[in-house]
Amino acid sequence: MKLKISCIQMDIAFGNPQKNYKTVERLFDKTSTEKPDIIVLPELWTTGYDLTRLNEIADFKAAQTIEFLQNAAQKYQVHLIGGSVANRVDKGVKNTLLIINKDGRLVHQYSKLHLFKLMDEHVYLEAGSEKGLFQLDNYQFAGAICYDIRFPEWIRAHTSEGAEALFVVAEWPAQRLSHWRALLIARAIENQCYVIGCNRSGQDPNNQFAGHSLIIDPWGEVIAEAGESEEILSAEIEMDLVKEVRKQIPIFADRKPEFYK
Ligand SMILES: O=C(O)CCC(=O)C(=O)O
Repeated sequence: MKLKISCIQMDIAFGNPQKNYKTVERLFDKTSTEKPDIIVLPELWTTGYDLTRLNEIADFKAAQTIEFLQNAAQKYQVHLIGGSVANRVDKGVKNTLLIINKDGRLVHQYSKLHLFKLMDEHVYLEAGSEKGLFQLDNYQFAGAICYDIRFPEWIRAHTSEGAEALFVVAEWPAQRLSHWRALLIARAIENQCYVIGCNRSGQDPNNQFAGHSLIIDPWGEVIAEAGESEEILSAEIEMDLVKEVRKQIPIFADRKPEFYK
């Protein structure tokens, strides 16, 4: 079965959730003409990396963003990998990926496990403790957030439980664009799964971001790649290809986990 995926590669207004909700409304409207099955948003799209003001601007229990995404999912009849949001919980703020199905149901929340010290995430954010596995249309998928892709064992923990596509939401800086491409392609090849990486564009006071959202097939072939500016990147993915590739080179059956400790 084919699924049409659209990544919303957007610029994010620094520390300005109201402006970012408006941008996403405009881009949902634009994307809807392509009638995708799944729309993906980038990391921390409501606030950007305005970490020092997170206590003021983070969304309490992600409630406002969840409601916003639920309304959009129902209006456009589309599943949402709703990017991640600064999610104020009882003890601090988490960077939480929201999965909403087209009926408007919150299917899963995954909070970033690996906090990125180079951007001070460990100072301002709490790490999550749950996995990123979820189901949409009876497919098993996984979600990961930005720096998580540097941990192949974390991604494998999801594909060894059946994930056939990995959705990565990111604010990946331009100076490490080559790592972004290489890591996403490697995760696709070694896990024989689709990898959909949705990055942001633009800049904030500290970083220029890479854009270059990518849709990669289970052979590691790039089937769509964005430029560096705002763009909606869309492609159809054929889910049957995952099983075909896994049958030809049966790496999951050939693993020797008893030697990997
Ligand atoms: O790993 C990297 O180089 C970038 C990671 C990052 O920007 C993030 O996790 O927000």
